[in-house]
Amino acid sequence: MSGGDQEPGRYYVGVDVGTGSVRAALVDQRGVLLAFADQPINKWEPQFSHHEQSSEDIWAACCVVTKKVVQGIDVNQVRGLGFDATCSLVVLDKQFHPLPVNLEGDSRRNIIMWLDHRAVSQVHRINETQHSVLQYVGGVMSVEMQAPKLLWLKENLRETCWDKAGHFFDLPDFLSWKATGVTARSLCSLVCKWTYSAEKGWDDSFWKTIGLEDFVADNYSKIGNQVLPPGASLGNGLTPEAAKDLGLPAGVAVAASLIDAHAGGLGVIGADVRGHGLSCEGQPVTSRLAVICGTSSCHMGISRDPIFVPGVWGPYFSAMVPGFWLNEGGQSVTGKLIDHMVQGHAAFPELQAKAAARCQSVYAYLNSHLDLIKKAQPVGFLTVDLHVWPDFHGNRSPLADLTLKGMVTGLKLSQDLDDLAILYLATVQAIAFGTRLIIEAMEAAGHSVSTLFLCGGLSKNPLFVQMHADITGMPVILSREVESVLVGAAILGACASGDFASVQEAMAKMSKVGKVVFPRLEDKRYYDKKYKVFLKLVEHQKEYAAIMKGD
Ligand SMILES: Nc1ncnc2c1ncn2[C@@H]1O[C@H](COP(=O)(O)OP(=O)(O)O)[C@@H](O)[C@H]1O
Ligand SMILES: O=C(CO)[C@H](O)[C@H](O)COP(=O)(O)O
Repeated sequence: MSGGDQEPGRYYVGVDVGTGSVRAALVDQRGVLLAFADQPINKWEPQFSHHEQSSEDIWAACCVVTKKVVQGIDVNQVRGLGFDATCSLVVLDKQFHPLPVNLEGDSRRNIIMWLDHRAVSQVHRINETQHSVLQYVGGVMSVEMQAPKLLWLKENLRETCWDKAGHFFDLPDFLSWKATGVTARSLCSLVCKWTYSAEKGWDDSFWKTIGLEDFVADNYSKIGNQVLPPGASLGNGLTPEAAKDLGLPAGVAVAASLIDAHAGGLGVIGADVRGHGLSCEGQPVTSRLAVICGTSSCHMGISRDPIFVPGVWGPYFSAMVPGFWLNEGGQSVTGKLIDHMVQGHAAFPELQAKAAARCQSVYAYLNSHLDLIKKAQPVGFLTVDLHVWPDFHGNRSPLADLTLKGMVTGLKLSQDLDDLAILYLATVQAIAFGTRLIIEAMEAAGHSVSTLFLCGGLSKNPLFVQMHADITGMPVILSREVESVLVGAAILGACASGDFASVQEAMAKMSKVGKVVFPRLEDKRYYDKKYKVFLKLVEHQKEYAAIMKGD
């Protein structure tokens, strides 16, 4: 049946594997989140820029959270299950056992995480080829994509990993395989991270040119030669073994997965905005930009025709909303950067103690502290002489330059809580200026954005949301369900169950507007000046590098 909402008691489970934790939700046909659970996951950083995880650890966490959210309901009412995850690389041998991705030979650590930057030399060589597939990743391949990581494995772990490997999965596809035994890959992961074309398939010449001709020789069996659209139902659904692990009945429909940012996009971008006084009411869905803000931020804009934006990933066909092209801007560290700045400050122990005494998160405490010290002026004006460039882990978009570093100007000798709060504010603002730069690049290439839809952990921070509105000058929509990435994953499960005729129909029925935050237009002049300084920072950083390179 189509349109699902006439049927009571039909549930979907969404599972979202982020960088720091795994979350699950039980969601109904109207997109209401009925139960939520989360569980932290292990991360290893054996060397600087090497970031690893364990697929067994992640699957075990998926099982814990799924069992929790279905507790107390009749599990036969669960109609579908959808996974999303970070775009990390999972390596298994021919018998599907984990293989080590590290020099230590620790096979528990069989995932190279998305933010791992070990393959710098490899991505440099890939970009030097100027192969035509690079047009579809903004002109420059990112070190965070899979091709450079695969080449690194071949060049560095030939015997212990590469020669033994039987299956290389994007993490979202690993999860759907684990649940169903089906090795088909999602169009989303292959198009966005592996250079696959929705229209033309794999490009043999690319893999041959970069030295990974092995994949061509075996008809891509190790990286995927069966590809399905996100939300398509996989095989016979949950296998008996996976069903036991997850606490669900065997045979429940399981969807082809999405990368986490893309699930967030599905969870928010299709909402009915009528009645909120928004300019995007009556405008096409292509005027909406979904910004998924967690450890990183991803800026998802869709279009009817392909738009080539230098330094912005894509255009990717049907990788998020079927039938639409997707451009994906991004900032590699945002939540992680805020945590880094706050936790590294001398006043952090004092902040922790004071926040704990008030039973608040450190961010809620910092926000109220900023309100105290701002006096009569708007809070954002506290950073008139403190400016941050946020690329502590390189620039993903639109400069696509992994050599860029973070910058702070305006430091003083004091190290008290006021200092920490203002540095935190300047960091949040820098991230919002980064979003403005990405939007300007997308608009210069042909996008026309009027409204931001924010979700992810950082969207729970009111200061982060207000700064995005003020600095971009656009209204920010927050969904009714804070955990909108999980709604996106549940939409996949709902599509796989057959309860909705299309992803678009499920999006329209399951994503809902919660709160709208409007920009303080009276502060525009101040932010325009700060934006000028922001752009100068990177210009100067490039000058410093040129000076140091010269004789
Ligand atoms: N309630 C909150 N207030 C402020 N920041 C938050 C809150 N919850 C999470 N965050 C921030 O969001 C980031 C993590 O977001 P999340 O979506 O959980 O990440 P991921 O999907 O990468 O695991 C962290 O850096 C954290 O500081
Ligand atoms: O590259 C990405 C999406 O294309 C994401 O940044 C990556 O998957 C990490 O996501 P998160 O910040 O939610 O952990």
